[in-house]
Amino acid sequence: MSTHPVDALTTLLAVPFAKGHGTGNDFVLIADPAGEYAISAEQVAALCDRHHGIGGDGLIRAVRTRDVDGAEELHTAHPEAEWFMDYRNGDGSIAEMCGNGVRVFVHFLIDQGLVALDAGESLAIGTRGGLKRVTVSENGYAVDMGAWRFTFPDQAEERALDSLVETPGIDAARPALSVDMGNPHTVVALQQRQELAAAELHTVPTVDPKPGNGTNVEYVVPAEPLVEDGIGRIAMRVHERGVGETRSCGTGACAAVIATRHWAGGVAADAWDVEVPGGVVRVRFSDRGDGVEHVELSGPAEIVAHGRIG
Ligand SMILES: N[C@@H](CCC[C@H](N)C(=O)O)C(=O)O
Repeated sequence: MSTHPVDALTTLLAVPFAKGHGTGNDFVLIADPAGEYAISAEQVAALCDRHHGIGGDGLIRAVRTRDVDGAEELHTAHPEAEWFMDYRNGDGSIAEMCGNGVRVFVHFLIDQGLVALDAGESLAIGTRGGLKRVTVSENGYAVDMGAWRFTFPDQAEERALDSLVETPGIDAARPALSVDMGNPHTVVALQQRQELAAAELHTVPTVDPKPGNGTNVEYVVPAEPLVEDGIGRIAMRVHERGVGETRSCGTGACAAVIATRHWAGGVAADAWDVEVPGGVVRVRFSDRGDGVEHVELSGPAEIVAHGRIG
């Protein structure tokens, strides 16, 4: 029996879609320039189902910011952000932000002829996590993710670790640090690659204390040496809220680098390469003159197929 009956999709029959990914974090993409598709959580889950649907870690709808309920303030403050990334996790839940997704989103807008961008040019995108500027870069697209913060700031500063995480495949509860990238993350420090490989990430890890709206959990092993030729390097796997294990998580890579830099104290690298099962993404820190440290995520984005639902 199908988990998600095809009936769930009757209102979307013949709607065009594309399939895309960024370092293996894959998405079903739907262009909705007239703001006419109300896609339910059940429909998202049916489309993202890998056995009975198209398959994806999430669904992204490209809609005009002016047509999104709840985005009125963003639209007024940033009228240049014509397009809004309506991001949903594979289980149908809403997430504030997706770092790989926003790169693939811009690539999709270009693929659909909805925008044109040359190398070095930028586009402002509306998201539930606020405005993001995406620039065509050498390795694909670079996203200014804006500011970050520790979820439990007092504890983070005192102890550099604020939660305990229990994970099948890892012998004991491990200390972790929670970082807010617009969406929630909890980063677990591991010592060995073998431990990273042994973690069973299909089930939801137990995090205590847990950020209020749940969390994405990143497992990190530093490279040795941690910094080489001025570039920091870490390996990461992730369990994503609303999905399970994915092959990459862009906001998670940013959180993992922020936690690693915090633990290492005084590490001079401004650029970090994060190796994930689906490839490598780069995270950079920069001062953009507005008094907050910005995080930039860059990496590839691909469209691999076009089709119609039904
Ligand atoms: N894969 C994404 C993050 C997607 C949202 C996440 N599952 C959440 O619920 O916060 C990324 O690349 O950042």
